[in-house]
Amino acid sequence: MEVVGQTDLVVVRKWTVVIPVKRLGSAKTRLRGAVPADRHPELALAMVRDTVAAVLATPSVAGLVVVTDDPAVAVAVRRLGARVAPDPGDGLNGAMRHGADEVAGLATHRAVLTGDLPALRPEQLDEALGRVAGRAFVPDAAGTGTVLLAVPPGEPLRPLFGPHSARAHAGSGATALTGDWPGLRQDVDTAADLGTVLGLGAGRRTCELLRDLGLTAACTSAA
Ligand SMILES: Nc1nc2c(ncn2[C@@H]2O[C@H](COP(=O)(O)OP(=O)(O)OP(=O)(O)O)[C@@H](O)[C@H]2O)c(=O)[nH]1
Ligand SMILES: C=C(OP(=O)(O)O)C(=O)O
Repeated sequence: MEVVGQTDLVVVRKWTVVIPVKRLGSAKTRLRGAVPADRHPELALAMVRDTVAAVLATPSVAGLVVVTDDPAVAVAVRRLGARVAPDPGDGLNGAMRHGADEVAGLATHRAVLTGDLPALRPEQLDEALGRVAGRAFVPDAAGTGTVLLAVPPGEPLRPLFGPHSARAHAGSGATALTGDWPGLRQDVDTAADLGTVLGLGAGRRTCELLRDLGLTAACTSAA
């Protein structure tokens, strides 16, 4: 844990964030058709890069582990400052458990995030992490899924991502955190979600790709 002090501000960088990322060739199948097929992997990667950039710009975040077997994802996220861990090949929850409990380690504050949050803002993630006391999760914008699951030191992650994961996480005793965090809560599973993040202000990489494709006129985000 690193404490960065200034005269009137102390920032405690205590969270290790973990993001699992599928191989780009099989990623975001429900989003297929939103952009031409040959640009689909680029879109999936742009969303990962925007998510990673926002996480690494969050003051309370000490480090980021991306769990992936995709070589292009590994190169891109390392360039942004993340560490990369290999995917154990045990699905989404296995990748999260590996990153959080084995790579980051039980002794740290850990938070897992999905890699499809291109409108994520550091201040929203900071505020959400600041509200974590005990094992806690942030439901997605629809209220049924989960975008973030966090645990304090000593506690195993016990991720239950998948269909209706908000209910599963609440049922397993995790506290639901809700706040005015539209960028954090808006994951992108469908073309409609992509339209929503453009309205919120998608990150630079996602927005530039969509502008290149003529799907948006302007990029409002500076991130
Ligand atoms: N490392 C790893 N990441 C995964 C795996 N399955 C899903 N993910 C990641 O988990 C996050 C949330 O997954 P989803 O939103 O379901 O994304 P997805 O599986 O690409 O989307 P669909 O194909 O539409 O289901 C994304 O960052 C995915 O890349 C897996 O088996 N291993
Ligand atoms: C993996 C999840 O959802 P989705 O794939 O619908 O984003 C989840 O919310 O647990």
